[in-house]
Amino acid sequence: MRAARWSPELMAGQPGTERGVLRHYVGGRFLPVDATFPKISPVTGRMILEVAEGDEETVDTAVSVARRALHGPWARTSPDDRAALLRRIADELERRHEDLVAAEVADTGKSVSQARTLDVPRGAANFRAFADLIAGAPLEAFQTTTADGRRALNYAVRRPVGVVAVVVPWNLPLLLTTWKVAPALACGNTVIVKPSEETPSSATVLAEVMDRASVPEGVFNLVHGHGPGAAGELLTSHAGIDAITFTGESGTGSAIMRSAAAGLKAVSFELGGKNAALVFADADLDAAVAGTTRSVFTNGGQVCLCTERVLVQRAVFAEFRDRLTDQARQQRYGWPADPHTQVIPMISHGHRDKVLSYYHLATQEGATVLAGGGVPTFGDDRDGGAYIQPTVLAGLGSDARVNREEIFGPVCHLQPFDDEDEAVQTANESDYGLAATVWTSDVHRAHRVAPRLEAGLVWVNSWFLRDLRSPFGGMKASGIGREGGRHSLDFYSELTNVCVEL
Ligand SMILES: O=C(O)C(=O)/C=C/C=C/O
Repeated sequence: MRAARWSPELMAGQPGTERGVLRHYVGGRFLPVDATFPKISPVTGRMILEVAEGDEETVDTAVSVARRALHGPWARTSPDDRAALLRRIADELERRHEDLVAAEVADTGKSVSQARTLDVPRGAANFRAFADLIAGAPLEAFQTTTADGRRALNYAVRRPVGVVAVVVPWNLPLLLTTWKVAPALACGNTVIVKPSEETPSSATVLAEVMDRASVPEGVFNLVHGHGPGAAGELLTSHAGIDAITFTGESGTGSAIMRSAAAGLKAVSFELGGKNAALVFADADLDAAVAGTTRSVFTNGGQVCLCTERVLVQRAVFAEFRDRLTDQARQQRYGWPADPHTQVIPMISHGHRDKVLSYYHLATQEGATVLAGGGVPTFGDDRDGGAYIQPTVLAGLGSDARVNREEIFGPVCHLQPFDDEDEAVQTANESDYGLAATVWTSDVHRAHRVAPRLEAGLVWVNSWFLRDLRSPFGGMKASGIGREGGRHSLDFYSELTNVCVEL
């Protein structure tokens, strides 16, 4: 298999770029480039690509072609037609597998092995999941005899919501973009994708995939943009948008909600988290240590589902603490293309500074640093990147800022608890409510504890194990709504209930 190496040369010659510049894709074509912004490698700190900067005119054009497409041939497609198209897109994503791996790795510095096993396969999987769902989607229907003896048949039909803004973050770019675009298209909507300015590459390859799969023009649109007041904000506040789906920080979520309020736009938010792991004394400690190492350090801790608070029953606290600390110290550094690499850089120097500021805050708050706590030195180009040490902290209470605020890096804080109630209460002491893990060998305890946790997602003796039909999302500051299975169909479609008197 061709080694993954991302460079403008690789992108050059693909329709998505011009002179190594990533382009917008609007109305079925890649637009000529004028203003651009740089894409910096998180591995070396060097500029690797230029990206077209979307302005008001770009966004306006995208919204109008997307609206026009809503009423073109696309409107006359059946669920089966759209399922067939989603399957073609999945096939084309699989054909571009290595380019997508290279794109994700270049943009994020994540390991090739993770991109090959987690990020990129989920692209095709998301499209296949929603193709299956929409092809066999039953209609909701009831037969009624009312109290006054009248009889009726009620059935509900789905129609698309309309033009959907898809705003996605930089941590799992392809996974999250396809997680939203697939159901949106399945339900007959048209979309405008605004990827993070940090991760423009896989979205551009996705546009090439759409082009190659002959998605009708205007159905899928891609607009790049950089920073506040740019394409992202222009898109989510645009009068021509009917619904907004966003994954990212809670603060950005509430800003989007404010701009959506005027037009009463439907919003689907998957936001931040401060996820807890509950490790009971009766857990299989090997599994709990391995699983928590994964849930803390995967993708450099840059996954909304990652664990940042580890609550351990007192009887096994010392052993678990020492074993997790060893795992943190043994995390392997390496270049992204090295299949054994586990430590990846933060997405940018700015984000690394944020994570590092929490490492310093933790010591100011009185924490013990059991592993990491700083920045590694390589003695090569990676010293120009945004690397940071995997870190394990202990010694603080639930009220510490390090235990309340999302850090979004390769770091966790360990805290002991005595009994089940204390574990649940401590886990629930959070403004967030996204994900949790429960490690126990007592099946009754698992079923007792999981539903008591104020989280949208609870994994028992596992983490990030996904059935794409199950409800996915968070409560409290972690989000609004659920994605996955029919929950996505409900967000990406309007229902019309038809009542016929019999
Ligand atoms: O696994 C999923 O479907 C998903 O949405 C993951 C989200 C992770 C966010 O950081």
